[in-house]
Amino acid sequence: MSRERLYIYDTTLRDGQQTQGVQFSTAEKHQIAQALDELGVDYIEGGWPGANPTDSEFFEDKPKLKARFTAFGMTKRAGRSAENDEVLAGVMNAGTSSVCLVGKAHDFHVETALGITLAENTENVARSIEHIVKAGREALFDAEHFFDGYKANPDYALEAIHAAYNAGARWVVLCDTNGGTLPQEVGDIVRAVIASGIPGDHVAIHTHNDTENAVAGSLAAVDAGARQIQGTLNGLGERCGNANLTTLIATLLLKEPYASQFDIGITREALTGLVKASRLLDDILNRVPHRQAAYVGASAFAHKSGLHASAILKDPSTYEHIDPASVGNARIIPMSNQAGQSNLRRRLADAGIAVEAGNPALARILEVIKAREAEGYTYDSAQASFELLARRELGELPAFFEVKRYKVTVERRKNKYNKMVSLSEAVVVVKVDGEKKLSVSESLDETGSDRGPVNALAKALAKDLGRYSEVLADMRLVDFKVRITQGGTEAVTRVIIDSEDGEGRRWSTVGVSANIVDASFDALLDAINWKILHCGAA
Ligand SMILES: CC(=O)SCCNC(=O)CCNC(=O)[C@H](O)C(C)(C)COP(=O)(O)OP(=O)(O)OC[C@H]1O[C@@H](n2cnc3c(N)ncnc32)[C@H](O)[C@@H]1OP(=O)(O)O
Ligand SMILES: CC(=O)C(=O)O
Repeated sequence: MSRERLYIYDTTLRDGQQTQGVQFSTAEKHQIAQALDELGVDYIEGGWPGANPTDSEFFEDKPKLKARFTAFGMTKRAGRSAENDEVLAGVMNAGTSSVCLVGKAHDFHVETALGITLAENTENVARSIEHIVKAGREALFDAEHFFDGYKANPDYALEAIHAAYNAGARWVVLCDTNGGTLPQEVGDIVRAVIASGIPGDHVAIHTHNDTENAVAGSLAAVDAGARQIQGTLNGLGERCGNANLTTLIATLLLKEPYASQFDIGITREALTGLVKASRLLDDILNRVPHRQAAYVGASAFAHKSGLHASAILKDPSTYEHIDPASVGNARIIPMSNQAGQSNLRRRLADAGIAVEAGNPALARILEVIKAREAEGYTYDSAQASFELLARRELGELPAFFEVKRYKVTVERRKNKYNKMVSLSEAVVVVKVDGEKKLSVSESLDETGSDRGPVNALAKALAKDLGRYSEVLADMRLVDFKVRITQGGTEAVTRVIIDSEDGEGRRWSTVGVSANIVDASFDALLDAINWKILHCGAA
C-alpha cells in the first residue's frame, strides 16, 4: 500500500527567532538551514526579508537547499494594492519559490489590531495570495489565530481561509497562535475545515506550546486530515515555543499509525542525524541541551534504577520504547544511589573494565558511590570520575602524582588604562616520580583576558607533571558548572568540569567541598588523572 505524503515545514529561522533572547546571525542561519536540509525537511522558512538586516542578508545570499526555501511576510495593508505594498514587495523581492504570508482570520483581530472591516481583510488576503500566485510562486497562507477565531466566529474564520484557498494558496495553515487550544479541539476544528471544502492535502497545522500540547495538537490535526506540519527544531519559538519538530519527526517515522501511513520525506537513515541537528541548535544558542528532551536528550535512554538496568542487560526493549541509535542517541547506565550491581557491571563494561558477577569489589564500589552521593557527589553525568573511583577500588589506578599543596589568589587592580581588571595566580606543588615540583600560573589567556582562578589552578597543575606534561598539552576545560547542594546535613559546593582534548575526547568530572576552590580542584584532579590514564602515558 502506498503511503500518503505528509509535509514537514520548519520555521526555526523565523518563529524560532521570535524566542526571547534568540537572535541568529546570517552565518548561524546558514548552518541551521544546512542541518535541516540534511535531515530532509520539505520547507525551510528563512525569515522575513525586509524586516531586519540579518534576514535581508540571508535572503540575498540564499542557502543552496533541496528543501523549498520560503520567505515569510504579511498580507498587504488596506488602502493600497498588493503591487504597491512595500512590505510585501520586500518579501517578493527575495525571489523564493515559496512565500508564506500571515493574515488575520479572527474577527476580533481584524477589527481591533488592524482597525479595518472584515470585508477589507478578506480582500487583502485574497489579493495578496493572488499576487504571489501571479508571480509563479507557491503561496502559503498562515491564518493567524485561526482556532480562537473559529471558536468566536466560525463563519468569518472560514471566509478568510477560503479567500486564500480560492485565490490559489497551495497551503492554508491553521495557526493556534496563542497556543491555548487543546488537541481534541484542534482535531474537531481541522475536520470542520476539511468538511467546509478545503482538502486535507491543502491544510497545514501550526501550533504553539503554551499548554505543552503543541506536538499532541499537531498529531491531532494530522489524525483529522491535515497534511503539513509546521514546527521548529527543539521546539524553539515565541513564548513557550512551537511544535517540536525534533519530537514530531521521530514520532512520525517510528510510531504507528504514522510510520505505516505516511511518507514524510525524511529517511530512517537521515533520522540517525536527529541528535546532531538538535545539539547543533543548542550549541549555536549556547544552551545546555535539555537532558530530558524526548528522543534526543542525554537522559532519554539513561537507565538509572537497578531494576531497569538489570532488565536492560537482558533485553533493551524491556525499558526502551525505541532503539536509541535510530535517532542517533545512545543508551547510558548511569551510576548513582539508585543503582544495583547490574548498572555497575554495565557501566564498567562501557569503560572497558570487565568484572565478573559476584566479585566482592562490585559491592564495595557501590557502597563508595552511595556514600559519596550522600556527601553531594553525583556520578550520573560525571562518567570519568566514576571510572576513576571504580578503578581505584579495583586496584587498577596508579598514583601518577601526589599533590602536596596548592594556593590560589584573586586580585582586582587597575591596569595601565585605569580600568579595574581581575587576575588570579595559582601555585601548585606536586610530587612526581619522587621529585617535588612547584608550578605557578596566571589566569590570563593568550589574548590577555582573565579566565578566572580555576583556570589558573588547572594551568598550574598541568604545567609540570614531569613525564605526563606532554600528554596534557592538548587538554582544555570546556564547561564548568557550579551548584550549591546538600551534602549530609551541610550545604556544599558541587563542581562539574567538562574537558576536551585534541583527539575529540570529552569527559566530565565532579568535585565536592564546602569551598568552591577545593571542589574545583577535586574535579580538576580527576580530569587530569583520567586524561593521563587514557592517553597511554600511564
Ligand atoms: C503570529 C506571528 O508570529 S506573525 C510573525 C510576526 N513576526 C514579526 O513581527 C517579526 C518581524 N516584524 C517586524 O520586523 C516589524 O513588525 C515589521 C517590519 C514587519 C513592521 O514594522 P512596523 O511597520 O514598524 O509595524 P509594527 O511592527 O509596529 O506593527 C505592525 C503593523 O502591521 C499591521 N499588521 C499586522 N498584521 C498584519 C497583516 N496580517 N496584514 C496587514 N497588516 C498587518 C499592524 O496593524 C501594524 O500596523 P499599524 O502600525 O498601522 O497599526
Ligand atoms: C503565523 C504564526 O507564527 C502564528 O500564528 O503563530
